[in-house]
Amino acid sequence: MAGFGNSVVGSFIAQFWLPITVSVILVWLVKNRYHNGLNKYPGPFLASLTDWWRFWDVYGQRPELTHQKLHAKYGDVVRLGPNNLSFADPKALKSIYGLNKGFVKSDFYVVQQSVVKGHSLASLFSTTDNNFHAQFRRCVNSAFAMSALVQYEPFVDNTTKLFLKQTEKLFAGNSSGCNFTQWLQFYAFDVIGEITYSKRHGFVEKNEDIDGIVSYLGNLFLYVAPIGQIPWLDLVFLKNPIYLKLSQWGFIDATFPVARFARQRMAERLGPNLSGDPSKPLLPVSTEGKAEVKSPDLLSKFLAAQDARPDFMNDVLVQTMAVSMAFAGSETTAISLASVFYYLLRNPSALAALRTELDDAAASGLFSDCDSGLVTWAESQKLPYLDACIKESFRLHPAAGLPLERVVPEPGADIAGHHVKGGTVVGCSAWIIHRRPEIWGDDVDAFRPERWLVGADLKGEQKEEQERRVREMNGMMFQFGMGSRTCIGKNISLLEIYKVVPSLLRRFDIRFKDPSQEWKLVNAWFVKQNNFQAMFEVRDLVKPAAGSKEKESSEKLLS
Ligand code: HEM
Repeated sequence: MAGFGNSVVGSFIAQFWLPITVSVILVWLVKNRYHNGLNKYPGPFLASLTDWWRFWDVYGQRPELTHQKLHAKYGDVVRLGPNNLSFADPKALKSIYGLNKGFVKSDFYVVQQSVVKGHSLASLFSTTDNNFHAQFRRCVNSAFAMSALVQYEPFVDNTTKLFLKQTEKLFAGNSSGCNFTQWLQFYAFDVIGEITYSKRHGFVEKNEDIDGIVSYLGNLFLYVAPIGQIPWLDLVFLKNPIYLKLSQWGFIDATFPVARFARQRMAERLGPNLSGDPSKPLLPVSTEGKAEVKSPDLLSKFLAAQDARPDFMNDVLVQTMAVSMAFAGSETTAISLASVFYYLLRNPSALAALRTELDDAAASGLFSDCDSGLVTWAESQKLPYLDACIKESFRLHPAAGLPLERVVPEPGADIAGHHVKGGTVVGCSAWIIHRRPEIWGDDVDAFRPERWLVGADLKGEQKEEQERRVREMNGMMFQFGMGSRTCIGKNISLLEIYKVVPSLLRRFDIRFKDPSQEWKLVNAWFVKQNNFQAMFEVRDLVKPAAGSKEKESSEKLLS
């Protein structure tokens, strides 16, 4: 009887497979179109039917432009997928990213989990579990506090001095020019290596991509960005269970090179206690056998966090945290640095104004270092035009180029005047928020650092009004995200940027190799700039003028 039934079903399918397949697809598309009542939101028709629309858009590597056009056409809420909304209204920021709102990161972030010996590791950045995140963040937060920067500044100084020296040796007067984005990336990787492990990767010394780490990460982001639009695809490719199993059994090595570097550094620090298997203890729980570290680096702080909370902060989490530093902190910082220099070179009046500020500061004796050109963090904080240029670059070119996706908690939430059902994926992109005219003025597309300054000639109400505007602009900056998942490395990246930008400008005249050549942007989650070739000429350092006021050496380093 069962055999008879099976053969009837089999012959029915054999005869009608085409209409059956078409019907199933149609039902699926209609279901997508009306999913969660999102059909009331405008957007590309295809986007409402399938995530493949988003996939192709992101695969095209300029989704931030698509998002800008769509919001210009359709308004503040745009449907980017069957279950996905993008919000442009700054009021949405608090609703989505505000503390204790219960939104969790979407599966886009799961695709970003690194793989070590066949194990996928949820990091502080990529976890979608808010409770786990809150505990993890509490354990490591103090390592990133503003007050901890004092301890990291010598690390940044080491790499920055070498960077200045190598820039002179390799590129000054060199007519072939310098691939500036890559050079800044080498710098950012080495700084993170030094702050994390007291050891540089060696990119700047060798002027080469050590172990292919930079290109590996670049390719990984090229993968993550489109695959993250349809996260289950990750199980077909990089996190394919067969591939992971083969890796666990040691047949293939699917370990990220950044993770390998982290494990080597930990082995150097912890010696024989390092097990090669992340599922077994990686580090000794007791402090016995731990080598002395001269000055506290991030790894020593993560190990201290483990000592304080051994029940939570296991060996794997220590390693994951160390890996995240390179993963989340290098490309982002390099992109932000490249955009500062790019916008300065494209806007000669701004560059001239910044040079004047730096030269005047040097002549007045502000800078303690008159040999290498290195600027301290404390000194950089007395340069308002520098601050304005950096903020304006962050505004025009935020590193993250996609909406920071979150899942609306049950039973739904009100977002900027819209009730959105639980389970819907929502997000805001800094590329949209940072170009809202009601916050930044009508010239949002122009690089105008002056918008961040309160004119010394302003008085009374005018001054108060401008101060209020600057406060509002600061409050809406979204380049580091917002709320409980805001960038933990923000202070470290600011330390790097506020030091290396003025240091390079003191030491070198920098110009485009070919001013008629535009850079080429590639949005692979982070919006990287290619084709940015620069030329360097050594500049005489401006010395303190005779009789300039003595440097106030007793000033506090950090406010
Ligand atoms: C200019 C440089 C940087 C930019 C623009 C940047 C941007 C961001 C953004 C937008 C987020 C939030 C992502 C989201 O909500 O989806 C984030 C998170 C994070 N960033 Fe950064 N970042 C920078 C530098 C760094 C550095 C130097 C480090 C490490 C030393 C770092 C480590 C992290 C980590 C671990 C998270 C996850 C935090 C959490 O979820 O608790 N970042 N970053």
